[in-house]
Amino acid sequence: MNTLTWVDGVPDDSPFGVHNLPYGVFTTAERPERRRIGVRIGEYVLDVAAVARALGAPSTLLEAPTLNPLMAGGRPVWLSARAAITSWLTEPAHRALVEPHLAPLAGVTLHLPFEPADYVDFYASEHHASNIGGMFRPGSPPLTPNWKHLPIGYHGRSGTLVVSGTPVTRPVGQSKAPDASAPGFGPCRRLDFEAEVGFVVGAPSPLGVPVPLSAFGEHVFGVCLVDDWSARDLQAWEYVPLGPFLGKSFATSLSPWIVPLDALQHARVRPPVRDVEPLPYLDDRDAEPWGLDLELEVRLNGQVLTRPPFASMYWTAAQQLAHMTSNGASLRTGDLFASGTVSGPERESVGSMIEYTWNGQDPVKLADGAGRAFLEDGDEVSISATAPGPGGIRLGLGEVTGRILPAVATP
Ligand SMILES: O=C(O)/C=C/C(=O)CC(=O)CC(=O)O
Ligand SMILES: [Ca+2]
Ligand SMILES: [Mg+2]
Repeated sequence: MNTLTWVDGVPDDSPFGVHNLPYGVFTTAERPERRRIGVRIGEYVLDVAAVARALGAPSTLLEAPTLNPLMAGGRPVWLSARAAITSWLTEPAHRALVEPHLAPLAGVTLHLPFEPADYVDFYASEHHASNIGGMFRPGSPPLTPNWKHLPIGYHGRSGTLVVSGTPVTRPVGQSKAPDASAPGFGPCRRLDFEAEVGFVVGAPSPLGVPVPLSAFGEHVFGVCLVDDWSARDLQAWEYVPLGPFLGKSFATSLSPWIVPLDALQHARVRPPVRDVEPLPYLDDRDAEPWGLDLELEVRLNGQVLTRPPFASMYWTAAQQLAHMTSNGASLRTGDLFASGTVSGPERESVGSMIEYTWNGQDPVKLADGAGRAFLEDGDEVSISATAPGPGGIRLGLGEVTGRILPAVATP
């Protein structure tokens, strides 16, 4: 059935129908230098600035080569843009004017949709933190004493955020095996992925003014998927005591579509019951919950490896935002914070390879009979996700994918 939009080939239950309308930035083969904002509908991308122009209402926010000006506009602007685009795609009266500005997705190139400002990565899955903690710190309790009192995070490298499809060169660096007498330098031998959900800040906040839990929806523009590529051997040697550094800064991949937070209202769920009472600025027990029932899927070389459940995350994105501004740190348009690896309780629901193979001891069995303890050159990892939408339909978050290239030779 196709009753919601006049666009051909977009059934009412399409993951990219009118209830989703994610934003991206694209170029065409004819104009490879001209980046424009696109909204995805089915297997098409709508050039929204061109439509606004055709309607005689050109918009400086939509004319931009990144989403940043639109994101900076704040929620009233996001809602009116979304309402206008919805009417363009649903009202038959608009069809003649809008249809020429739809381009088949297959013919466009998608780019990083926003200019990143700061990048923070959290550590919010209790299953992941327990699994990793046990592997990195054997003999100590897997969760550190602070874990259930605050959402732990670290500042990542925003300059190496890349769009899905960008090849990932195997990093080189310093590492030391536990039984080695001295560190060495060379290509990473324990390369991993991490399946995460990213939250993109639109509206900034002033220095010195914390953002409370209740203001989450006023600041966060939308959601994407993140692959936090991780060099486990580099990480294990370098991270004490300041946390991840070069083991995670060589590349972090983002899906090209930013799903508006307003499209995810049906995905909101209560987070798991917490067994430690949070401090007041993190206490969401009486608030509208910001858990999100997203279902992720991780594929390795096309084969489904795991299905991580985002609803199982201990800390919500609203708590993460409240925590990262609780000291008065300001927000900038383009700030990205990632959830941390999304891992459920079972082997089939973890969000990283080090968990799936239990530190490489129990390799993945690939369809061609080969085994994988960690990623090899040529391997491709894809992470996709869906979310509940209205009327039982599922919205698509798209996909983030990357293929591993061999390390660049080192002296
Ligand atoms: O426990 C540690 O020392 C480190 C854990 C991580 O790998 C950090 C990270 O990226 C957090 C996450 O994705 O959940
Ligand atoms: Ca991570
Ligand atoms: Mg990274």
